[in-house]
Amino acid sequence: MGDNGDMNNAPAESAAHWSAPTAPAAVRASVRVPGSKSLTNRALVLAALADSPSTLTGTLRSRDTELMIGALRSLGAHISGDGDTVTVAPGPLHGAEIDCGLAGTVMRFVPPVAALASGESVFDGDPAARTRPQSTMLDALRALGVGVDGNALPFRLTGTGRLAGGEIELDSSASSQFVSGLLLAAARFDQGLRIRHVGKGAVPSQPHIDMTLEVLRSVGVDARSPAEGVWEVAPGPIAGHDWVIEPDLSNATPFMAAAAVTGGEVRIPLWPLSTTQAGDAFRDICVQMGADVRWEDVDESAGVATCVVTGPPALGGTTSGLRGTTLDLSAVGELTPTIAALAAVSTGETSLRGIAHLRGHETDRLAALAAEIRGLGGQVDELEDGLRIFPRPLQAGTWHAYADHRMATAGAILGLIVPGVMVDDIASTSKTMPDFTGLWDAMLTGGEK
Ligand SMILES: O=C(O)C1=C[C@@H](OP(=O)(O)O)[C@@H](O)[C@H](O)C1
Ligand SMILES: C=C(OP(=O)(O)O)C(=O)O
Repeated sequence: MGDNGDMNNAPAESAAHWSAPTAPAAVRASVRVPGSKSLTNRALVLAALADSPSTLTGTLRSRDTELMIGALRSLGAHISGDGDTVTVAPGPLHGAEIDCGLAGTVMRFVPPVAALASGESVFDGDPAARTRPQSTMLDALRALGVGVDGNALPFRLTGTGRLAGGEIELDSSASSQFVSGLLLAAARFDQGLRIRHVGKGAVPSQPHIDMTLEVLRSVGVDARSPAEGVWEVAPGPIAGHDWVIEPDLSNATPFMAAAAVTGGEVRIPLWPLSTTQAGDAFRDICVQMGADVRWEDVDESAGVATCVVTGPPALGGTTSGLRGTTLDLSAVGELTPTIAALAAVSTGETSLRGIAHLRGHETDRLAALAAEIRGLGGQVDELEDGLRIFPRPLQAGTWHAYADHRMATAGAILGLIVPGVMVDDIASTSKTMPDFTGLWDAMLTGGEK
């Protein structure tokens, strides 16, 4: 579906296996990571709903953001700019065909926008996206009076040009993105929106909801969480804005992990001193596993610093100097593949809990990580809501990515100290980091790309 350029095509089944490079020595490099997926796609949605044009700088250009641009364009927004500077001029919204690819942010953030459009919109995506949880969003839109046909991708919905809004209850334990998607569009509902989470389980990925509230406030929207599991957005205009997108800190983690597992030192410049990005939590996790993390070149006025990660000396063979740990990752689940890779080459057991919702990510990440670490000779217990990983010497083998960018980068991390790891679909990294292999190679030769 759609015609959004090559980056939107599902990674080819026949893509050549990528031989993950082994680090010839402790990795020493400075790596500039591209813009945040989560911030880019929130900014694009708000810009399309705003009452005047917006500019984004530092925009991530990747499969997920091209899909978002394609979706908003087909609904009526005017979006231009090829590089990381993008301008968005809002236009009257009309029904469209939307390709969600495998992007959770597209499948959960765009339906409320389409509900504000006049006419029918049809949504579909990659085969794997059809199994991702979606009914919470579609039931919420039904409760708001939108005509919806379907409970998962593919589905169609009919917008009437406006939504009354009001109060809804929903179960967002499968993904925080249901709450975020509704809140992002809610200022345009006649009465705004009050959401109450009523599920048995907690809402995961709290920092991502905090990010949603923060971006809404930055465009003049009254958005708040008056109590745990309750969010409110007041009706009102959404202002055009000059967005400066932060680097993607979750995508920085494989590079930081490279320093951690090889006993090297990796610098990530332009790290925001204050941020709602989940990836910020990785600094503390590195420390907990035995790496050193410090700031350099702190620029208080710009609000950024260079984050420097120094790994403990590797122990030889396929064992790093890191130690196992116990973590509840419910708030920062998207970091799990990187952390699981670290755990597989650490000393001591690691327990990762609170992440049952990862079974509805790009793939069932708990099953995928357990299978792939075992495939290299590791030992993993797959739990209902997590993983227990035991250090074992690892060996060469194929690492399957399951079309999942973070599975692919986890395989790359292991390949640094496990000779002979072949990642079957490194092209899946195009979801959020199209030049991953270029950045990885530049890191290994010590240069900056
Ligand atoms: O809102 C967002 O930008 C995201 C929210 C999280 O989703 P879940 O709550 O489904 O984990 C996160 O894992 C995903 O990568 C991005
Ligand atoms: C879960 C993720 O993506 P999505 O936005 O598609 O949910 C992720 O990037 O780890």
